[in-house]
Amino acid sequence: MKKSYEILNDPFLNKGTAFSKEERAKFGLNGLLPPYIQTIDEQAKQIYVQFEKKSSLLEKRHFLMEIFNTNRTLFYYLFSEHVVEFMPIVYDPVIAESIEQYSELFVNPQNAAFLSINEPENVEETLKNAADGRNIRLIVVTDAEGILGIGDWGTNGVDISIGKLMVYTAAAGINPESVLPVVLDVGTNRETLLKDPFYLGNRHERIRGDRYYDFIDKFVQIAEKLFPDLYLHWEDFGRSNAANILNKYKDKIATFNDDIQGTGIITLAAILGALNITGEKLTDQKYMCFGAGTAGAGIAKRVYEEMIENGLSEEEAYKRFYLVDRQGLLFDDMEDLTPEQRPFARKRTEFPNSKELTNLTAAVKAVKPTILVGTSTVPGTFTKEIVEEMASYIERPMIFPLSNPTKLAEATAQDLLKWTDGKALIATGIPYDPIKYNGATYEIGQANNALIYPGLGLGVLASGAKILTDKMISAAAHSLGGIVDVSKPGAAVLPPVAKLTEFSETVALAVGKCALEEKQNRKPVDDIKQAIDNLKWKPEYADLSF
Ligand SMILES: NC(=O)c1ccc[n+]([C@@H]2O[C@H](COP(=O)([O-])OP(=O)(O)OC[C@H]3O[C@@H](n4cnc5c(N)ncnc54)[C@H](O)[C@@H]3O)[C@@H](O)[C@H]2O)c1
Ligand SMILES: O=C(O)C[C@H](O)C(=O)O
Ligand SMILES: [Mn+2]
Repeated sequence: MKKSYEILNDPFLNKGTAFSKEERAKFGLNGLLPPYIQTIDEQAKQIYVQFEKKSSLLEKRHFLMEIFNTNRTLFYYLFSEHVVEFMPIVYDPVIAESIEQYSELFVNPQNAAFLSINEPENVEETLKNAADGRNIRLIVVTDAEGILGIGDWGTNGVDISIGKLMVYTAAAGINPESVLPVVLDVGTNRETLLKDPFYLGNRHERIRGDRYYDFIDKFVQIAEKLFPDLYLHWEDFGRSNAANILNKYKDKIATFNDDIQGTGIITLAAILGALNITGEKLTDQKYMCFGAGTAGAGIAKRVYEEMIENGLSEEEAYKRFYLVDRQGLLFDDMEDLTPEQRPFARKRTEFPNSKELTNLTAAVKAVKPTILVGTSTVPGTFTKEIVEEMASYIERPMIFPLSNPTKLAEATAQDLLKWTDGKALIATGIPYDPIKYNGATYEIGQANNALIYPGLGLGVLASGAKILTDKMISAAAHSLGGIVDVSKPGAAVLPPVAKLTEFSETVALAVGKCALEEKQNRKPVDDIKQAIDNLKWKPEYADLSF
């Protein structure tokens, strides 16, 4: 049994001023806390008053992280009461600032596992130490080469693993004791970090090739051995590794790449939501992706699979897609295409002016897409000219600037509404408050994978699925339909973050059911709804007095 300071310093057990008289006596806490005993609600109210006094968002984040560091239950209690307000602070976009300054602002390792490529022999010991006897069911791991759209942040990227896990708990009730954030420090190519005296990571360039993949494999093997019921979530790997890693493991273990699959699901859900508003068919759409990297190609693949489900042949389906990257519209004679881009590349013979289609404006004019999705990391690239062009040939263009954080978005929602006279069907990566335009109020859907991965994970964990199948992924995308009242003017294409906890359960149920239908469950599950309820953790203090 832990006693006095050991229990006060354990964020999973600590209750601070909420320890009862009996608990104080039992755990040697008498006199170690002020005498008044608070309820969790009193604690939360008091902390929220302090929180409101912080002037900058980053300060607010750090204040909340102090609570996280010392008392997980209280942190999640507070989070659950202020989901809409806390999401952008705890998670995207403020998390980007926190990652950039991670080493400078470091105070607490937050129960993460830091694995160094220079010490592969320590992987097992580190994972054991970090788990500290807990039954780990969910790991979020990053190597931080492609943090959001801000690139390579080395060890600082551990914050994205921590942040993604916080959303799992807040949205889907994943028990915080069952999760482990991991960073694989394989070096960094960011010069400023390598020269920064405060940088806390390995000071060398990124290791690539066999040594890198061996290290990944070692991590996977040991994690699977130590934690047999594990669901492994990959986050923010670089374009040259993300898909390779997913393809290597996706048919062998329960695993998920958020940027490829999570973004694919939420963006397809947003498209389905938009089609619900217009009454159009998916198979009639022309899809253009701007920035065909990890997320861009992942989304295209998911929408392509949906077109196939809707009855198109592979050939017909590929014809609906146009990928634009640094080179402009991607053609099949280009030698530098990624394996994920190649099947979508077009033939030059389709366009008399193919040589001129080297930028987005020219590509939009030539193709006339009905859907434009931005995952380019290049801000302001959905220009007035492009957006007005789209509005000239289609009544309700779907325009989704998805690059994060705020400073990298391809356009703002306000501009998109203004340039299309309120006609654009919009989804953005970062959250927006409702926008008033021309007397109407527009709700803006947030196509951020955070709206899907918590429920998806809960469904996988509750069903005990061996792998995450394509059908389960498709079920997740379809499960968000019907939540938004599309008859309302200014309706959003996705349900609001305010309903995150409710629809995470909807997603979990759809995914869990599908896993059982596909016989992917490791053990028998009688009632998936019950299994989901049983797994859900609530931010309430357990009575430790007996
Ligand atoms: N909303 C979401 O849920 C979500 C999910 C994942 C990624 N994203 C965002 O998408 C962006 C990309 O992330 P990623 O992981 O795919 O990165 P990535 O590096 O794999 O892909 C970016 C792609 O954009 C291309 N690109 C860069 N500059 C360009 C230019 N000037 N013109 C055309 N293409 C250009 C790159 O060549 C690359 O193919 C990031 O900003 C990220 O935050 C959003
Ligand atoms: O982290 C986010 O906000 C979404 C996404 O995973 C990203 O990389 O941008
Ligand atoms: Mn990501």
